[in-house]
Amino acid sequence: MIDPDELTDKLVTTLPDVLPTLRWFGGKDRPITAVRPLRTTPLDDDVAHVIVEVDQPGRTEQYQLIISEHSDGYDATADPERNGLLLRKIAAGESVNGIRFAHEQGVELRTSLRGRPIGVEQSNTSLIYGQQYILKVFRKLARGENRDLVMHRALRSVGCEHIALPLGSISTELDGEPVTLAMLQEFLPDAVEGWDMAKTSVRDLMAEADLHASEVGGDFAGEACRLGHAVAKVHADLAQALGTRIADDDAVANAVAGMQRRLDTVVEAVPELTRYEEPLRAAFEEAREHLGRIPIQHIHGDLHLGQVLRTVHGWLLIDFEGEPAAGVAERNALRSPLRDVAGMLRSFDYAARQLLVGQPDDDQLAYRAMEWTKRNRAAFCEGYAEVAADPRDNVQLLRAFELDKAVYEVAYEHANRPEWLTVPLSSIARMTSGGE
Ligand SMILES: Nc1ncnc2c1ncn2[C@@H]1O[C@H](COP(=O)(O)OP(=O)(O)O)[C@@H](O)[C@H]1O
Ligand SMILES: O=P(O)(O)O[C@H]1O[C@H](CO)[C@@H](O[C@H]2O[C@H](CO)[C@@H](O)[C@H](O)[C@H]2O)[C@H](O)[C@H]1O
Repeated sequence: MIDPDELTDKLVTTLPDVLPTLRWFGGKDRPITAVRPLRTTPLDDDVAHVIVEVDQPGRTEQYQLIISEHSDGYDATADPERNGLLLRKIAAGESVNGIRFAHEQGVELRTSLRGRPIGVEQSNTSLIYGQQYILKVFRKLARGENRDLVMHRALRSVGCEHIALPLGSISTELDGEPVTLAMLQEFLPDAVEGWDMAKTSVRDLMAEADLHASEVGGDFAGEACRLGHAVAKVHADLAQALGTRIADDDAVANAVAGMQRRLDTVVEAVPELTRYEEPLRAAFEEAREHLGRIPIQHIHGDLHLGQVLRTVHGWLLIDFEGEPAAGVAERNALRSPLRDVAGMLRSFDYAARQLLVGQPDDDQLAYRAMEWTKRNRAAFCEGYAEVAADPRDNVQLLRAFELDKAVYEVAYEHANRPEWLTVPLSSIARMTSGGE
């Protein structure tokens, strides 16, 4: 039987060295000055749920661990002998010491399954149970109900066909505020990421020097069109479930100020962006007159080809948490759905250009990358226009949102993949010099 006090003592001494070695730990950029276990909850004889507070210079954050002394590296989430207990408790709707395990209304779960970690680079830990369920355990804890869960519930309530169904959750309260610890969803074993499909299509095109994008085997335009249709449907479903309103003066001012503020921060961090600062500011200012009177609503918030899955039944959108760098208020603000469209259009550009990263300049390949991008961006907009207004009808706004996303990407690449910085920078160069 776990002794919570003994475990707590052990964690205080070992975690400062162990945390930086864990893939999901988000604080690898600064030393750890202290680790304080806030709450230790035995879940059964040898598994405990632990919430720790981690002090680092300039920040204090809370993380959750699920620990067993008998599991490799003490991590019970990765232990198939022990991680089944999370699913069983969700199915039973148990509550343990303020931790609520709950299934969604009307959902019946199979309880005999063991979990296996999904094995991708993640800041969370996702476990797949059998071929049926996926449990995303949020490692860094945030106050308030998790946005991914809230959006999934809303979309489910209106019968949205383009999401993986939410099945359950684990939650608690910290200092009187709700905190989502994990979300259980339907797992689609046949799902392929849009990003992988798009990359394959681009590679096929590059391999056939004398064929056009429309002629090669891996043409993606049909899928891009269906994806546009699916994204527009999800927007319509979010509007139906959570409402929509017309942007007033405050919403317009906030939107422009948000884009200018982001530019301030990124220009300071990434000097390569400075030469485009003036035309970027002008594009954001120009957006002001097009932002008034447009409908705003809840949107996905971080839409790109890595957030969409192709299944035998069509396209699904996943991960409605919003941009990792954005604050809670920004993620939950009502915004134009054109922002998601812009995110996806940027992603087509990324898919085409990633093959050119680190390669010597080759005009022919660059031309063909552009051909792929144009074809698939157009197809996506056509699919979107089957359900809602054609995004290309609002070209200035779309351009401003694309540029704003590209500025975000400059910061993201600078921090995470410096060799990819040229991808958003070259798009900004092209778009601010009059190119498409
Ligand atoms: N319901 C699902 N069915 C099948 N695969 C999924 C499902 N949800 C997520 N995945 C896979 O897991 C990966 C990570 O999921 P995601 O929600 O984006 O987590 P994170 O935000 O931590 O990156 C996805 O890119 C996808 O390949
Ligand atoms: O971790 P998330 O999926 O929430 O998103 C972050 O990481 C993405 C990279 O994985 C980043 O997306 C950028 O690169 C993608 C290709 O790897 C490309 O498809 C996207 O268009 C591009 O924005 C995303 O911006 C970031 O929030």
